[in-house]
Amino acid sequence: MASKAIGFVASNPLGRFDSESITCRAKVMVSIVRCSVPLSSNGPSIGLAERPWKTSDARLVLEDGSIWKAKSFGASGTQVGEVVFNTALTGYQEILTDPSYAGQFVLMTTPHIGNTGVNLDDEESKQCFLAGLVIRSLSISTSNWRCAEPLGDYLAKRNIMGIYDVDTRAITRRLREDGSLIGVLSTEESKTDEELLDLSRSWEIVGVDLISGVSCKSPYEWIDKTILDWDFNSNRRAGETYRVVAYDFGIKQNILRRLASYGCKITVVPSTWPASETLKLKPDGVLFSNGPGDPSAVPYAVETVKNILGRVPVFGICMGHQLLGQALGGKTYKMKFGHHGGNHPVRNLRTGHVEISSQNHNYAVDPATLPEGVELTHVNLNDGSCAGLAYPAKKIMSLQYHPEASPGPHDSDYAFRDFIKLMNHEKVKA
Ligand SMILES: NC(=O)CC[C@H](N)C(=O)O
Repeated sequence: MASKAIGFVASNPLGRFDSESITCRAKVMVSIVRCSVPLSSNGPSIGLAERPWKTSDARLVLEDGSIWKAKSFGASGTQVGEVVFNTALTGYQEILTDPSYAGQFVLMTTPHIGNTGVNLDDEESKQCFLAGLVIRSLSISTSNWRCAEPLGDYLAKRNIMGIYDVDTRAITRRLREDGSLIGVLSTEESKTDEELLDLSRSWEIVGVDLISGVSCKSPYEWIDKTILDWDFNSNRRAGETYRVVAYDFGIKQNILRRLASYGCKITVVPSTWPASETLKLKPDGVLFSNGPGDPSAVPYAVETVKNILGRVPVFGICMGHQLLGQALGGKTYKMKFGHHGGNHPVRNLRTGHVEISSQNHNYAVDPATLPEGVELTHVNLNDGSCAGLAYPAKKIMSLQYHPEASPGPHDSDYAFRDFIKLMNHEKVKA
């Protein structure tokens, strides 16, 4: 993996943006930017007004020794992280605010990013926890009826680094061939290539507890449902019929909105919340959320899951699914480059239906290591990996991917209804 010599500078096939020859066209485009920035935006648009005259001012140094010159936007400085590529065509704001990307640079394979700016509705959490954003082309204008500010301003305020005008296809091919790579992004000229390379090679993401940095600090109640115009499935008149405790390992808000829309009254609790306290609340069900990093690095969370299993119906999503797998005695492993995107085909083995799903994970459960009685319910059709589990005797269901989408297709939304059915089954028995 680290065989390539340092000093390789990636070519920029569309380097024409540096050329003087487009100066006139660019001036016209910059005036469009100024007009389209909403009145609510304070101050000048960071990074946008300088382009396309801007020359490369950032380097992405990968642990394999390759160096990629790029132009910066958002925050400046030096940041280390794991580079992953995301194939979603839309939804960059939901991706930026998905806490499961903590410690990672998200490289979007879709080349044109930023054209709709950012809005007030599409946040999946209050913060951006990712290490940075890597894109091919940063939209020079922003146009959307919901737009509250341009992407560059938004990232700068949240101290998140972004780069553009970098060959994202070439980096993606490298990640697909060699597997995930650690990288360092820097706008600091004083740092040598060797220093950045050393930093990338001395940094680790495997075995690190990233959940504790993103989980809430104390419990809170959640009431917001999916906005009526966008809801299509749930019976919104259901009221708050089911009491659910949701463990926040880095929870995406759309999981909470979907549960609320399906009739759940939800208490969100921190990752370290004791199982005994959860059970005292007498929940109808417990949700184990998505979250960043290595599921093997959080044994305390596996212990909590173990202490809840079999007592009440549970639903695990992504990290929650991986923790359930470990709590059942199974093993998780790191995938070559993971699944990140909104176009992953999954077969539901119970119905035979194929769902196009939203995914974001680097780890997976090895189903061969699970005890008898655990049923493989979903399979990722790209690589045959485990995408869902059930253990009816212990009232468990889990998905490796994202039924809440956000961003992505809604094919798997029925999973929330299945969780309601699981809880209802127990309620009726009681
Ligand atoms: N979205 C998630 O919950 C990610 C799960 C885990 N951190 C992984 O990368 O596999």
